[in-house]
Amino acid sequence: MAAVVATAASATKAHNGGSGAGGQGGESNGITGGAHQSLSREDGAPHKTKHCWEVEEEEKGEGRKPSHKRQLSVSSSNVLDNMGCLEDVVRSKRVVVLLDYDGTLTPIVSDPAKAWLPAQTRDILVELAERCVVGIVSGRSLLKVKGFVQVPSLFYAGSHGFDIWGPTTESMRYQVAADQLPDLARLRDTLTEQLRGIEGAAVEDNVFSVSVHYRNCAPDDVPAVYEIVQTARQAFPSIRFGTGKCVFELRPDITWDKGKAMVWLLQALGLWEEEDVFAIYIGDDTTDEDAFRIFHHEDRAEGIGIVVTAENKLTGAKYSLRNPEEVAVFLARLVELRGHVQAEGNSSVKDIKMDWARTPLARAFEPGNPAGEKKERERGENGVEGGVERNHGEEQGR
Ligand SMILES: O=P(O)(O)OC[C@H]1O[C@H](O[C@H]2O[C@H](CO)[C@@H](O)[C@H](O)[C@H]2O)[C@H](O)[C@@H](O)[C@@H]1O
Repeated sequence: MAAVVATAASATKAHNGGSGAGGQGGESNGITGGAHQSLSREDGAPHKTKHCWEVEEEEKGEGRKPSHKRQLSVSSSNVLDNMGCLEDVVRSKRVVVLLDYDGTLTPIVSDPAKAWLPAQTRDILVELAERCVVGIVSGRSLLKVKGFVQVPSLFYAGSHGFDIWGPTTESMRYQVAADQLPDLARLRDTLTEQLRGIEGAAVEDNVFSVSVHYRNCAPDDVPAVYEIVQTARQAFPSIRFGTGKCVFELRPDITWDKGKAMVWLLQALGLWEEEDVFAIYIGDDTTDEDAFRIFHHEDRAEGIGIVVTAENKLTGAKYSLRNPEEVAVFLARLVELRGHVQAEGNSSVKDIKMDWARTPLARAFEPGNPAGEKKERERGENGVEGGVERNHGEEQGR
């Protein structure tokens, strides 16, 4: 997708200041246990202490900095200050809005089970889904994220896009790498057992992925959590490791992610090759970078990424919003801008009938068809840049 909004600040040279490969989404959380180093920042922001694994992951990614990322300054990139650039396109095109959940629609909280969606945001989503195609793309399991959001008319991609559901008449359901579920369950059980002794560590079952939380651990215990996760996953070569906000994420080791889920959804809805479609993806974390990247690498439907961050950040997103409150304000603004539109929301795509497994992207990623994987590798879109480390060294060019 090529971004069409032309007036944003020009790209600046990417540098070490942001949350680069394997980083924690730029969130400052005070947990700094284990080996770490303090890095100076070229943008003059305060020094940031990095976890040992952030430094390791960055070193692995050295020389392979993704060209599409740039240091985004929150003072000039806020989309609410740049609405003039978006108004025409939002009014005139068919709009698709895809949203991450934690940290985007809800503030980050210490207990993952209590990340409730504000009622006002829910109301805005209901209204927006009458005027745009709206979906949630989350690291949570499909059932969990549907349960939190409680808007049945939306599309949902759970487990980082591995488990997709839509409110279409012929109920849309597409699952990727379901053959990995037994391994994921075994890894979940192993980690639950091994992390029992570390206070504050928590294993969250997201079905197609396992999240290991360390937000509530003592800082000195965090490196031990990391070591346990790394050791346990060695027995599961089909599972890959990634990082998020105070969380280690484990999911099937195939080139599927939130970006692929977005493309699949647009293809399934017949919106991918349409010139009058404009997509907006909003997210706050490393896994959302996989979706932002799509807007740079694909030349089909047009769109933009918006990153939720209060700090300057190295990102593939074009614009920013400071927090979930600003996300709600932006979504409400979209509702206003789409006020004249009738039946272009989720109900307009309800009647789509499709063999979901036969979308172009699904065909490329059929089990046993290495063609899609190979093509993706050749395009250089994989590796660690999306906060993901693949188990297969050769695929990272190492
Ligand atoms: O893709 P997302 O919807 O952003 O999901 C990513 C992970 O989010 C959740 O963890 C994060 O939010 C929690 C609640 O605010 C917070 O306690 C935790 O520290 C964050 O990492 C969720 O619990 C994970 O399962 C998701 O993978």
